[in-house]
Amino acid sequence: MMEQPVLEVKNLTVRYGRTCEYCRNGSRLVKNTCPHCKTVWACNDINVTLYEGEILGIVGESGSGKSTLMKSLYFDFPVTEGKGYLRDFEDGRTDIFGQSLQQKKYIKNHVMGMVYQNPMLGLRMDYSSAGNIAEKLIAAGRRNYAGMNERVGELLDAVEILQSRKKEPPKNFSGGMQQRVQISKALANNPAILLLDEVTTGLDLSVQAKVLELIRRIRQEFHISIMLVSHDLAVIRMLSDRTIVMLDGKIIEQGLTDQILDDPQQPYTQQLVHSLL
Ligand SMILES: Nc1ncnc2c1ncn2[C@@H]1O[C@H](COP(=O)(O)OP(=O)(O)OP(=O)(O)O)[C@@H](O)[C@H]1O
Repeated sequence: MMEQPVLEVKNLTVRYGRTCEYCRNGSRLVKNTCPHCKTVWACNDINVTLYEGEILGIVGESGSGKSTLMKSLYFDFPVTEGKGYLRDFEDGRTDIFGQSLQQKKYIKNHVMGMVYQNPMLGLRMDYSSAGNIAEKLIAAGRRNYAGMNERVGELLDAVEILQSRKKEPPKNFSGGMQQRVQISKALANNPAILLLDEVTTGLDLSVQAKVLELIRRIRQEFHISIMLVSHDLAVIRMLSDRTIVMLDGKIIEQGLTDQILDDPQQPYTQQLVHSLL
């Protein structure tokens, strides 16, 4: 029997604009935009499947729609069309995009964790780091102070932040440390899925390498499935088992990462791979 995916996204479309006769079915666009009505098809009929324990990389240039895909999965943006199913939400039988706000909050607190490129989107920069993590635990219904304190300690250990610094607010930390706090917060309630949106972009190379190493270790320790978006194929190469290549809101190529790197089929992917050499 085929393994049940932890996440399945079907025909996801995110559109800005009302469409016209010319672009109604999402074809005849110039890049991702209708030349007539100027509607932007940020994600255009995207299908994604994520399996347990894997790291799925999504690579593409700026504007290809990868952040829109991640953020709509985390309900930051509404989707125009499409369905999503989570193994850990009603056994994957119910579309997550059609849920109430309350159910979506449940999913965000229990099933998925998100780490943004910009830590200000994921953290309260003035709260203590421990407080940031505790907020997520409280959102999932935990109330016991001692239990929460212990969990905060475990999570800080997992991302290699000294517990002596837990009272400090993220605004005092370096970029790499802020991403570690975001990761620990995202992991707080043991979600099945971690969404990582350009989490190392903008960090110094040596800091970036350490955060990537941390992500690799977390996958092992937490047995978590990860979807990772990056414009940088080097990041994808380091971490992803499988890779999806996006261009102009569409998936143009996908496969095992080794296969994509060794034998890219599409000219755009070939160009990306050559830029690595
Ligand atoms: N509110 C909006 N109105 C119109 N177009 C939008 C809006 N938000 C995003 N877009 C467009 O959607 C497309 C996809 O953007 P998105 O941010 O997902 O790309 P990306 O691949 O993640 O790039 P980046 O790495 O720069 O964020 C872009 O063409 C962008 O201009």
